[in-house]
Amino acid sequence: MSISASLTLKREDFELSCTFDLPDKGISALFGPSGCGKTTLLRCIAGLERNCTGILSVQGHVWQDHNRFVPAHQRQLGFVFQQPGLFAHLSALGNIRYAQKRAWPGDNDKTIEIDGLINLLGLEPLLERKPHALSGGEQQRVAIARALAINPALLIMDEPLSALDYQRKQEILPYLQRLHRELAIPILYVSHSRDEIAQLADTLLLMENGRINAQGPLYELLTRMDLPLARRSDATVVIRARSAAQEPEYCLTRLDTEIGELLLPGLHSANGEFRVQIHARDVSLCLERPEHSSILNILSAQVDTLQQEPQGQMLVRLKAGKAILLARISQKSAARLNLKPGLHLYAQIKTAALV
Ligand SMILES: Nc1ncnc2c1ncn2[C@@H]1O[C@H](COP(=O)(O)OP(=O)(O)OP(=O)(O)O)[C@@H](O)[C@H]1O
Repeated sequence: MSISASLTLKREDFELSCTFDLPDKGISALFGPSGCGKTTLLRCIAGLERNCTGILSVQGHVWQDHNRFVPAHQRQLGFVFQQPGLFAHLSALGNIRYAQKRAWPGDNDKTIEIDGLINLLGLEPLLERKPHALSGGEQQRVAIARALAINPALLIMDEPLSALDYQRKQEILPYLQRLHRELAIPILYVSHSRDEIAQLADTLLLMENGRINAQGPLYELLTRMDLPLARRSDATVVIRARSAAQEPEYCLTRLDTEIGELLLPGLHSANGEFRVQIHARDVSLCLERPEHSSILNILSAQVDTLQQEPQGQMLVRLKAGKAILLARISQKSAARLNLKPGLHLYAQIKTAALV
């Protein structure tokens, strides 16, 4: 693991005590309820909390241990906040060049070239514009380029999309997905949005009351019944898909996924690795394969675990193909079908969406 942390901070009425490791590339999402300590943890990583004790090493550099505390300005860290905070008197390119002048020396082949950054974030047509002539989403793309231009060993993004409206978020997400695919630096991404996390994260850090409760691959943590994500009313799974073939006649796309073949509405031409999100509430169960159903996606599955929930609901964890599905059904339906761990049945997926 390229980032290793065990950090403690005591305040009068709040204690942070976080131990975690992050891989050396990809997006790790920090997720937790308001007030659980996400911002405080980021401040500790950035070296802004002088009372924070413990150990922090990033890509082979010790930023903090029991004998030393590297001050904030000497930590090779890029930061993107909710607000872009660009220099108003400089053009988009001026903002990026300003950061480039302060860049950390290149660390082998991981150094990011400015032209590559501009290309990656689609900034060519915007370079001469001042911030007031850019939309919120465009400003945020410049802010991301600026944060990357200093050649960080770690990029922290603290709710980077939360100040944007839905339309602007949709515009910027593909760029974040490109960063995710093409950058070789680790990104720690804080968000309250389940959808952003489903689209972007590889690894999840779940935080509660100042502690990291669980960490691991997104795909696994979404389906762990002992964690709060699966218990939420919007519980979902994210499934990796390998290939897509279009069926223009019916305006459908046929996907080869970890849980089996799925048909999705619309003609998608996704390349490489992509993801499908399925809400637990959109999965129903049948003991026999329905022959006359309007639902197109019917997969064979096996009950793994059952968990009773409030309001007469039952959460069912299912093994399907090489992955896990969640279904939320009524307790009455579970009793009627006599669901038990190990039972083979069929899962009908009403809606699945590419994310
Ligand atoms: N400067 C401060 N001095 C004292 N207590 C603080 C300070 N900043 C935050 N806190 C408290 O520390 C706890 C953690 O706050 P923090 O802002 O880190 O949470 P958060 O998870 O980032 O919340 P949100 O998602 O709402 O931004 C809270 O109880 C908060 O009231």
